[in-house]
Amino acid sequence: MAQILALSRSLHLQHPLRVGLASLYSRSMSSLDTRARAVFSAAVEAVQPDIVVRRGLERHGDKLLVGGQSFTLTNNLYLVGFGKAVLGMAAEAERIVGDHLIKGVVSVPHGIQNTLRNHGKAKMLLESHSRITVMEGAKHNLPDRDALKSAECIRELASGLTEKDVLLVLISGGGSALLPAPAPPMSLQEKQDVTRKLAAAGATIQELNTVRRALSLLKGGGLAQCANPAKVVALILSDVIGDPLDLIASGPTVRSDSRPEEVWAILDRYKLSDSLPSSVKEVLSKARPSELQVQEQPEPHEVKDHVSNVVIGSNTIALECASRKAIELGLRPVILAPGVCGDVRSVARLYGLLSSFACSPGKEPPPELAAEILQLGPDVGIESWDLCRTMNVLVEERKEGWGATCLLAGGEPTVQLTGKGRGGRNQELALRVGLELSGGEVKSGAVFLSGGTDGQDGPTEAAGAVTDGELMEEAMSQGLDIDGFLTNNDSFTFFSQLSEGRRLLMPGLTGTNVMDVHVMLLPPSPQRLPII
Ligand SMILES: Nc1ncnc2c1ncn2[C@@H]1O[C@H](COP(=O)(O)OP(=O)(O)OP(=O)(O)O)[C@@H](O)[C@H]1O
Ligand SMILES: O=C(O)[C@H](O)CO
Repeated sequence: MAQILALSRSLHLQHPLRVGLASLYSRSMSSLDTRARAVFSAAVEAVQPDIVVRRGLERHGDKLLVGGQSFTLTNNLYLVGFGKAVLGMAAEAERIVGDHLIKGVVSVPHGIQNTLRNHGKAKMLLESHSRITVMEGAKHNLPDRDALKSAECIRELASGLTEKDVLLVLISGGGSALLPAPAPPMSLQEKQDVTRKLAAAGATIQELNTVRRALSLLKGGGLAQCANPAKVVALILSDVIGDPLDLIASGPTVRSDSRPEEVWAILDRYKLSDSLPSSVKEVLSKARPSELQVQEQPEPHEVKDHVSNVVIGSNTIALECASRKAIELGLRPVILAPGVCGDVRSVARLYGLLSSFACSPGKEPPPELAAEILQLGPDVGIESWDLCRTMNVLVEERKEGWGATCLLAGGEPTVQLTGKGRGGRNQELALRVGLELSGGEVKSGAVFLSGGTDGQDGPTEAAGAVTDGELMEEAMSQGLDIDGFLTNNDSFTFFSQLSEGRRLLMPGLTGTNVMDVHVMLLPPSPQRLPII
């Protein structure tokens, strides 16, 4: 069948058979499309707030096992949390250890309870008799008065604990904005101005959170310090590449060891040092003494005296589960890397090259392709080792004729906004990869999906999109000019108009966030044509 399809496509048959083959072809494409979507869903499912909390908290009678440590529960449990996924995490934690819970406070995004209710996610809401107080704030992901109040309540709760108590801290992405505690004499407005200017100047999340830690009473280990001498167990859902404990939500339970010079270097880099308000300079001039007894330990668990930090959900975990789903669907999985970053143009080029590498005719892929792939590595945050390992799998696959391959990766590429359109980095990446796959002389039949695990790509209702080598023809036949949409960063409008939006990925709000997931399905060699 594959040979017949190859023949029909190369000869451009003007025959009824061609019509039949064309519909067969589009059915097989949609089969890969469906599988790519199923693999993405499995990735998201693996990091649902309730699932990650169940994975992290093991209960045996009055013993609680977490991060390799055992705690005895004697009605001595308190809970705090901050982040976009924390409400669902708190609901599950209360189901597991609610009988020993005295009190809790969570700081969650403005409007989240209504949004979850409207999306049929009641499981992520707390019961009416819950001991946990839900405080909403940080409209538009910016720290505000409401978030300040929530942070104050969390600080008060932590500060009143004794050595008999256990404080469970739930942390997820968005936690920095939801736990603002400006170090005096700085005001919230002054602190917010600094972080807003840094973000607008293009500072990375690592740079941003290094500065945030230095300006806060609770970040950079401040919360764990307040809770001393109670035992602190932090369950962390990571939204930062590499899962750095001290940077996720600015590490409120991880002692910050960044030096003041490091903070000044960042402010200098973005030309902000001279315009800082005197209150901010005053805070930065005082090195915050740290009485914390925690130190950096290798991931994923950090255990030192009274503080234990455990990563319970991450992009890596999502990719591993996606990979298991791929096997179930008859695909051979290979995980490229969980930390893809850099400009979407370079990332799209990489996927285009990998597809050509896997599908080029002949016994071996041309060595120039491998060289170009390796050259791109540093631009997209992928180690040569991971690229070589992935290419080896693709070569083996060609030689041994395994089934379709499912290439998986994750991370957070960036888009340089030049236009005023509606879109997101996932839709823009999918669009650019679609162009790459449409451009080659030999169409690989590959299908590419890029999606944000939170279900929302930029300020749009879609999480991402699914594309393939037919994209260009499809757009042209519908009078859509891809270049125009790209120049205006208008990927959402493009995909909404194309074929009635069938290529959009619309899972709705997922209630979790471990950055983005990329899935590229490569049909089996030697022909690399669509499979049925
Ligand atoms: N029109 C657009 N086209 C492409 N990308 C866009 C567009 N508008 C915004 N973006 C990108 O969307 C991102 C912001 O959206 P989003 O809130 O999904 O990401 P985020 O800041 O990483 O938040 P989260 O961690 O919750 O996913 C930025 O990277 C921004 O460059
Ligand atoms: O809250 C934050 O700081 C970001 O989401 C990174 O964790």
